Amino acid sequence: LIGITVDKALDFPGWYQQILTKGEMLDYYDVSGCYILRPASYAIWEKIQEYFDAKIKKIGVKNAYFPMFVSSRVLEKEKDHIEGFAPEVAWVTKAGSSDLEEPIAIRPTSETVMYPYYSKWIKSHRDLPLKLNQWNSVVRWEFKHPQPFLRTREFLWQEGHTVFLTKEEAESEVLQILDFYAGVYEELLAVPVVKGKKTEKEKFAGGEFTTTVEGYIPQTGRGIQGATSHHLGQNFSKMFNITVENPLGTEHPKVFAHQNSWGLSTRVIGVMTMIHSDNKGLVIPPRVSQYQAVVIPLGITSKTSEEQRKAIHESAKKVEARLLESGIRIFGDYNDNYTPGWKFSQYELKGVPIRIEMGPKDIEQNHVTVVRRNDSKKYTVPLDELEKRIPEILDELHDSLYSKAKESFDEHRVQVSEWKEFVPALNKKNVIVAPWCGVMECEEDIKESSGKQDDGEEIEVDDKSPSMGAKSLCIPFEQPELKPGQKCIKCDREAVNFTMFGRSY
Ligand SMILES: O=C1CCCN[C@@H]1CCCn1cnc2cc(F)c(F)cc2c1=O
Ligand SMILES: [Mg+2]
Repeated sequence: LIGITVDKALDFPGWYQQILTKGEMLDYYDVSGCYILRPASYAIWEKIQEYFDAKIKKIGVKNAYFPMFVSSRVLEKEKDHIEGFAPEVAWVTKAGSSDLEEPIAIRPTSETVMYPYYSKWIKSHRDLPLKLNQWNSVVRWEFKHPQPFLRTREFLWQEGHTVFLTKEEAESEVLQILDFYAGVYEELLAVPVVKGKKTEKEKFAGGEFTTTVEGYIPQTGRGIQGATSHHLGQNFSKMFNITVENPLGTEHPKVFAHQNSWGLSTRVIGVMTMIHSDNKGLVIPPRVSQYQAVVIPLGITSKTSEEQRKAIHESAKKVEARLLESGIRIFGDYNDNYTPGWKFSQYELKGVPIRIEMGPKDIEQNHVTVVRRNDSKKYTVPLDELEKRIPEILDELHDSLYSKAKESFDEHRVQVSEWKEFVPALNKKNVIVAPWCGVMECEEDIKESSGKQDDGEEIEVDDKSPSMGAKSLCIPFEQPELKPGQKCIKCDREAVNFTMFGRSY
């Protein structure tokens, strides 16, 4: 495995592909838009699952598994909002050489699979709240250029589907789940996100409102949707007849339930990689990395005596054993056929958060030398402080990754109130927080006027395409002060809020 031969700043798509393949995170597959998740990335997904699963279980969500196949009769039940998605639905039409009577869809999401059973299982208000989640994969046959992790035809995700007696309970859960999503990004992946609400145009059409965590990719200056938590209201309970008898009296004997649905996918791995990795290869945040540390013995050359070599290996193995014992995901590389320098670049390529060097000098002075992957910062750690200092160094590494990404996002999130400044700001790799009227036509106008007509076939891979217009990313929960009489950034109407706009994935 040789190093990365493409510069992140010069050829971002080429760089992204190389660090994923050379970092052994992913491999390309012969069905377009599909990829193989190798152990290094699958281990990251497992860490995300562990964290998120524990949080949702604490609020009473249970995991379940529903079939991946949806009959066309059932899928078409959600006709109104499905039609927009119809082109993406993948169908099974044959088994062996014989055609199926009725084509069967592969789930692109599981509302139509689950909700008929919600209707069957939920009779009394005592059956509420019902909160189920699936860890599964879904298929969406997108035609836009695929991008590893960011846009794939099959992806792993979790989809939560919850049912409540009252709107209030549902609405508070939407925000609780959004906080968990922000935690996945900020606490686990060291990625800063902006929380907010989608506009009417960008929300999930089948729901009442959509809340979202939005990320930012500095290299392309684009926003990226990180995860969504929707309040569905009673739209789906009316469609699928999910009702309970009214516990509050008889004037309305039947109450349609209030629902939420929420999802986070393996896209998070792409976001994390694009933000933290560099020209030496992957940089993996320590809390999700398959291995957090690698021990590398130093000072062994062809001239080293056998007992000296043994002594160095022994002390390195002791350090490895102690840290393994204390819960650090660590391994040692004792293969003397490779030089330390070769090993350093190998583990930089794979993004191992810290390397622990152990040579004759270190042994003499009873310490190890620790080097951080993200910025090569060096630490000297006395042997008797290992178990205390290594976790601290890993946390410091996480924090330094986060603050660097946060600084970049904050610097490129600019407030603009005059239209003439909008496109210039966009072309400086910014996302824009602007006073806005909230009118959909105006949102369309902003998109058109801030780039050439986006023909939907936008080759997002090349970040040089100024032709892409700015979409609304979210209405941030954190709202700057609206001046009385403040006008919309684009039209003459009064502004009703500040909305974040940007080119996006
Ligand atoms: O986004 C989520 C979170 C997890 C549960 N589902 C919601 C809404 C998904 C919105 N959506 C998104 N994409 C879709 C693609 C399709 F081909 C299709 F038939 C339906 C959909 C579709 O409903
Ligand atoms: Mg889509």
